[in-house]
Amino acid sequence: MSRLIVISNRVSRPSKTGNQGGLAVALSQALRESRGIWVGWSGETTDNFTGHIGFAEDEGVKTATIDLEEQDVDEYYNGYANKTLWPLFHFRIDLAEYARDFEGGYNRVNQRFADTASPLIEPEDVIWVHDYHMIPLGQMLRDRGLKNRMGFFLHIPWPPTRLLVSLPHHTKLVSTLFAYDVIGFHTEEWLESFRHYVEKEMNGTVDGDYVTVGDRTIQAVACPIGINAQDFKDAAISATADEMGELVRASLQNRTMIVGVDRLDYSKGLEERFNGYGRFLKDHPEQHRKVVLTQIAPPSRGEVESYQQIRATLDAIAGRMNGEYSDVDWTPIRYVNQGYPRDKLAGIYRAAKIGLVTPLRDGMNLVAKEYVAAQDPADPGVLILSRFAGAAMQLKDALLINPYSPEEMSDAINRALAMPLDERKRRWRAMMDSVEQQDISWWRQCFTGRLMAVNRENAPPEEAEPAG
Ligand SMILES: O=P(O)(O)OC[C@H]1O[C@H](O[C@H]2O[C@H](CO)[C@@H](O)[C@H](O)[C@H]2O)[C@H](O)[C@@H](O)[C@@H]1O
Ligand SMILES: O=c1ccn([C@@H]2O[C@H](COP(=O)(O)OP(=O)(O)O)[C@@H](O)[C@H]2O)c(=O)[nH]1
Repeated sequence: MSRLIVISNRVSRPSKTGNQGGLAVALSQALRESRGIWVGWSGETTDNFTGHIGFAEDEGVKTATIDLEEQDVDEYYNGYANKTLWPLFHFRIDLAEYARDFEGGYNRVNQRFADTASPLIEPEDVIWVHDYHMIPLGQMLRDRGLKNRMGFFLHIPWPPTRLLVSLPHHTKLVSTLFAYDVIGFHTEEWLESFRHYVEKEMNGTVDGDYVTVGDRTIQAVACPIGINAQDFKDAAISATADEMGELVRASLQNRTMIVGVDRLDYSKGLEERFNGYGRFLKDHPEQHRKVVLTQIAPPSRGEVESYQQIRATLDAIAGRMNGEYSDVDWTPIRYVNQGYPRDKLAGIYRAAKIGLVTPLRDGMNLVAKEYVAAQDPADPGVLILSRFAGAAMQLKDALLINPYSPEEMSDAINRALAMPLDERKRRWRAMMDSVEQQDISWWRQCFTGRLMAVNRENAPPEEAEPAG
């Protein structure tokens, strides 16, 4: 079996407590099985970049990480990745910043990752690069002479061509994707947008899964990521989840809980969610004191100004709404800026009669699937889901809404509160079938199956041996 080499910005080292996310568990399992290595950033900074690789092995998973300089983190992670690509790829060109320093830092750090990874890679290894932090890495590895099978997975949306062309040097960046053999997206929509860009801006051609630009043909596929459904079902009936559920229910005093769980990110539509809930409170005074919205929102990317702004905006809206509607014994919004481990989260999801997942754009959104998996089959809650989340392509039995419309959100909350048990069960069953069938192992197989099957002749031609 070929070794798998995973390369991503964040590296999650398995621990005995098992508190890794689903993606990390799936990758760890593949790495364990193939005796592979996970390469990425340690999350630490150093005064001067040394290239020192920190090796570790935890629970049978080998990791190789490097520290970055503060300037690297500023220009690469906070800069090009999260001030330029993230907003642009989430359709927010109003928030995207274009600076040469960011692009320079992004390329420099990708070169650092290429320098780190290339000596660790053997000819038969299969390389899987993840996400927008590392688009040009494959090309940089090819430049170092690697001929391995190489795949890239984008976890965020691919933007429409008309938006992507606002990125300086967009064609140069996209052309680096043709160094990979297979590239993956979560949905057909993101894949379609990629194909459109290649045809319109790169004079490329599309033939089924094959996309050609110049003399390079690669496969571009849609493989929607899933969760470890069984694990989440189990977590939802664990002692920790039960305790958490009890704690929450006791505090609710027979009120109905609506839950939202998101990184504090403008793409998650939290401002619009609060406004939609505000609209519901305005439209339905009869529901006052009967419902509570618990919004869990651990802060994210706090060094980026747009994230500081959304945090300040949400503080203000939550404060204003609670001021306007609260009574001495009722607060309509519980706004919580801390994160919870999976078991506790599962208990919170199960205690909520409505899961409110309303991103403005989202590559997938695993929270939507986790909410479904955590429900009690005998009395499941209702998922209200933005039609702009990748997850909406699979979870068609959610109440699908436009997150920009407070009225639609208000109506959906009202409908969910009144939904009869048999309809709730029917919708939940259909969603759960999808969550269970297209789970995290299915996703891994969907992508790596393609990658492993790549004919090595797909690799760029060997350099001709010098004559004589
Ligand atoms: O690493 P951070 O900057 O703290 O951000 C966390 C992750 O956010 C993004 O997640 C995406 O991947 C999910 C799994 O495929 C998907 O469900 C979601 O829609 C995406 O937003 C980001 O793409 C990851 O690289 C980050 O680690
Ligand atoms: O307090 C929290 C909030 C979120 N999450 C996890 O973070 C992930 C968020 O993934 P999603 O795809 O919804 O969005 P992303 O943050 O990756 O954009 C999910 O697995 C959540 O269970 C968590 O473990 N604790």
